Amino acid sequence: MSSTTLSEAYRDHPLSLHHVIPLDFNTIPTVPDSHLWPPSDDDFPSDDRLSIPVVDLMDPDAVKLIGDACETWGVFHLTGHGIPLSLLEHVEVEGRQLFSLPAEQKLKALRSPGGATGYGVAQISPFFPKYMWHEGFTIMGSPLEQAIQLWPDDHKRFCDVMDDYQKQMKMLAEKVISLIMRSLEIHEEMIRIWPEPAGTALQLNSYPSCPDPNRVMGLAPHTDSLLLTILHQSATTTGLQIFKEEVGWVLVYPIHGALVVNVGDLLHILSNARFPSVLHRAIVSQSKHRLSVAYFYGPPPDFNVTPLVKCLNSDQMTGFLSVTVKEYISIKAKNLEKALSLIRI
Ligand SMILES: C=C1C[C@]23C[C@H]1CC[C@H]2[C@@]12CCC[C@@](C)(C(=O)O1)[C@H]2[C@@H]3C(=O)O
Ligand SMILES: O=C(O)CCC(=O)C(=O)O
Ligand SMILES: [Fe+2]
Repeated sequence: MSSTTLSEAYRDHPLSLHHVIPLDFNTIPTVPDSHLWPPSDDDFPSDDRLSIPVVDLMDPDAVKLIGDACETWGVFHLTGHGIPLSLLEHVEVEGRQLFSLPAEQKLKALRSPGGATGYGVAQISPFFPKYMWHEGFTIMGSPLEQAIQLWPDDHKRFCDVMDDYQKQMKMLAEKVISLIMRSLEIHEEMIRIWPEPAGTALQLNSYPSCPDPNRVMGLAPHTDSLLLTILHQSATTTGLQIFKEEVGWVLVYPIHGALVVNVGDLLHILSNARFPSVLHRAIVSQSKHRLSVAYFYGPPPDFNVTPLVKCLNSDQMTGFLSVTVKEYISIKAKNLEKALSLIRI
């Protein structure tokens, strides 16, 4: 089997907006027209007391709790995950340090036209008529190449923290996926259905404070493409919202030390649509700079994704065409939210 890396898979689909660079948010006194979003009609306030489930990984019932959370919400808070609090703090400190660099310094690590990694606007930006109040930094594997540009003599700590974080997140993602598989009654020996190396990415998201937060968008509504996303959101301010049918946008309040896990498109496919790939977005604050760190986990790019036999209905009908991860990335890069419906049977 030929082995494509995830960054190669993304490199095949360069952003048509690669020349667009994030604003210098620190110096801008008012929101420019390019960043003013029209009010949307699904913005009615939803029930404030509603919140996503919390699952403790150490709970003896974790398999059932995670399975239920994936089925009813597609997203949950995860506690008892074993990731040291100090590592979560370090990744946030390093992220804040990166985004607080002067704009011209950050541009030295600008994502290149054909590249998938580095500093820049969100990859989904070309699909929206307005720009987001957001800057991102994408890492696939080692961040060394970009970190050297940012800090020629002082990049070791940043790289070490990002490497350590990705290692720990990979183990956690695999643990969570094995529990999800068990919730689908897939036996231990059948759980590892794809080979190494997994396709993974780490995204640092920065949402500067905004003079007019209600008229901008932090990160536009989207679903994540891979199997599973594990998100650490800074506890200093809220921002993440998920869309729940018949309810509307539900705020995901940060729980100190907990991580947010959400189902992505590939897990929606594997589960034959039993688990929803949850639509989510980020809003911004007037006074606080918000940071989030998202880890994306999926099978290797050449792996064929097709609904698990255990998830087929009694008539054995599969709901999706079989696609490789790479093919799905390509369909998504061209069609964004229509991607899943294009492969539905
Ligand atoms: C492995 C991934 C997953 C990516 C693309 C690539 C690297 C960056 C990820 C994000 C991060 C921000 C939201 C998103 C929607 C985006 O625009 O870039 C994500 C996207 C996806 O889940 O599709
Ligand atoms: O900042 C957040 O809370 C959401 C980030 C996100 O959805 C992503 O990186 O895919
Ligand atoms: Fe996301």
